[in-house]
Amino acid sequence: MIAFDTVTYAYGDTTVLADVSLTIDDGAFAVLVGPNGSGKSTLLRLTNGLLVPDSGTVSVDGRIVSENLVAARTAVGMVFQHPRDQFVAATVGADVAFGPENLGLDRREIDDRVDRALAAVNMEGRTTDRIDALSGGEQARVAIAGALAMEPTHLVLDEPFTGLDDPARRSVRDQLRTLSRDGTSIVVSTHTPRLVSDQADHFVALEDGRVRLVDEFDSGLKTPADDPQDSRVQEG
Ligand SMILES: Nc1ncnc2c1ncn2[C@@H]1O[C@H](COP(=O)(O)OP(=O)(O)OP(=O)(O)O)[C@@H](O)[C@H]1O
Repeated sequence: MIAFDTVTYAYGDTTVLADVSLTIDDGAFAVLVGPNGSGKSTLLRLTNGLLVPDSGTVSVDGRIVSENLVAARTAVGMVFQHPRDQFVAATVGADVAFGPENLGLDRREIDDRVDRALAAVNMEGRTTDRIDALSGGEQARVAIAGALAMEPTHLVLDEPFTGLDDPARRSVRDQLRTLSRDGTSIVVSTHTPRLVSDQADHFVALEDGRVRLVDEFDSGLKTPADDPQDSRVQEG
């Protein structure tokens, strides 16, 4: 379980999250929505200790994140908004292997994890492909594979559909659905909640530093209007 308990976070004088309390159960599929600048990325980065609350606590599987960074980063796989920013190697296989290598696993286990992670995103056999030669959708899937190779219990993705065309969005969406069905909890921030509304257990709406948890897809949820799908959402 990922739990926020009265979490406040500010950048300088600007408070982005104010007394946020929220739990995301194991195996849940949670969708985080909110206007531009509402704090979605900030909230996600608190889940694995990239940011530390000014007050309150964030815990993962019962452990306070800031006190157990290794445990949190093992349990929470993070996929950043721009996949290119998170690649560390030139080829698919080397990049996906990077995390498990840092866990000090033996070579065979690393290779097995890379194979499983690439299979989970329909990229099996692509280990020698150069990342800079992949399409945006393929890069997004490799970024997810990199997180999966750590075998996290929770997968947190920051706007994984941004910049993808419709087939690539659907492909990434389908991978998330499969992972969710296999028991991984998913927390995904998106400007296009309609894309994942069928599989979401709940929506977390972020506005003015506060969260509102809703179980049903709510046409009143505020999302940025920079995407045609979102305009429809805002208009209900
Ligand atoms: N490193 C930083 N320093 C100062 N202010 C920041 C920093 N990062 C984010 N902010 C500000 O904090 C607020 C929340 O940013 P955040 O990126 O969490 O929002 P978001 O909901 O993810 O936005 P978007 O939908 O545009 O990606 C914004 O006003 C942003 O300008």
